[in-house]
Amino acid sequence: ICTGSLFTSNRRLYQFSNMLIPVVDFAAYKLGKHEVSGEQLESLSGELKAAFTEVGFVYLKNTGITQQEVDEVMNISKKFFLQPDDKKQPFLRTSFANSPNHGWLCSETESLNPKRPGDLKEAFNTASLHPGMNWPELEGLCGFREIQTSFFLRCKDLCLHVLRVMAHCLGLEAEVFLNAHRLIGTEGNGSTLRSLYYPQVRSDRVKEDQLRCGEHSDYGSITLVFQSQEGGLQVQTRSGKFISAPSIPETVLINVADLMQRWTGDVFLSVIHRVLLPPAGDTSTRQSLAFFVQPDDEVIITCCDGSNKYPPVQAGDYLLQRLNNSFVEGQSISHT
Ligand SMILES: O=C(O)CCC(=O)C(=O)O
Ligand SMILES: [Fe+2]
Repeated sequence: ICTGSLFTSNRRLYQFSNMLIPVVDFAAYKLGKHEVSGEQLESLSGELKAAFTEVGFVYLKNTGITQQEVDEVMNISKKFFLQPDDKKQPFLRTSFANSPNHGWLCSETESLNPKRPGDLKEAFNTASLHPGMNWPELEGLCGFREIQTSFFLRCKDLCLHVLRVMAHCLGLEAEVFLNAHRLIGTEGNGSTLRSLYYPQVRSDRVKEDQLRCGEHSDYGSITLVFQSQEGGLQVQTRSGKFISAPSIPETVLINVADLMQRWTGDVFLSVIHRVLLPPAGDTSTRQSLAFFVQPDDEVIITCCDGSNKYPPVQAGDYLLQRLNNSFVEGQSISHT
């Protein structure tokens, strides 16, 4: 009985905090639908606008991306991560000349909050779909390239639908955002699919203040997030309090990132989030997939309301600067 009531009360808390991040039904403009009626666009943009101006995060359901697709990417990614480091070393991030952000990040090399020790996570960034790239092709990993690439393209399609609705939210022509995201998946755009693996945490080895992922906001226009069932992701509210953003199966969690906040003169909010360590003694691992949407490198971001709230900035330069601020020494990248 005791456990039961504890569970119930935990569960209530969970649902309560969860209510702050709205769940929006995207069926009217899901993948495969090339058109959306004026009425449906109106209703979707009303819901997204409320979420992005008040919370900065939204769960979308009925996007057309299925749980099965997500599981497939997580499963093949996990096989990669579970290999010994020397097998992953050839794919190290910064070792690909034409796409320095592409590849594997080993644990504790990135601190998304530079005041904390390195994040307790590993990741694989798919930042280039160029046919000349070298991909992991080890035993049991067949299909790694195909699976990451096709999921990248699914996320690309979905983000274009979302960006169209976001322009509508602000009374702007759809092209305002879409024209700035024409090169996703090519050399002129930094959008990246990041597959994340949070290994078991050994409490005797954790450094002071270390987290799975330190407090940060994302850099680009928007981010699509898919999480495994283990919790940990928290989002800061306007009052400064952190609330949980648990995985909700069959949904995509979408958040506004910093360039989008700048672009909209602070109308859409890019909010701080983090991933906590599991409770002491909890040996579970965690996975997530983040599709970081970035405007084309050459695009100059100015406030879309015509104000001078922020000086113009070139999207590619901005990304590079932000990336370099969160890596430990020796992991800096520069223009190619
Ligand atoms: O793992 C997650 O759920 C989110 C990770 C994240 O926020 C990031 O990598 O930017
Ligand atoms: Fe993030």
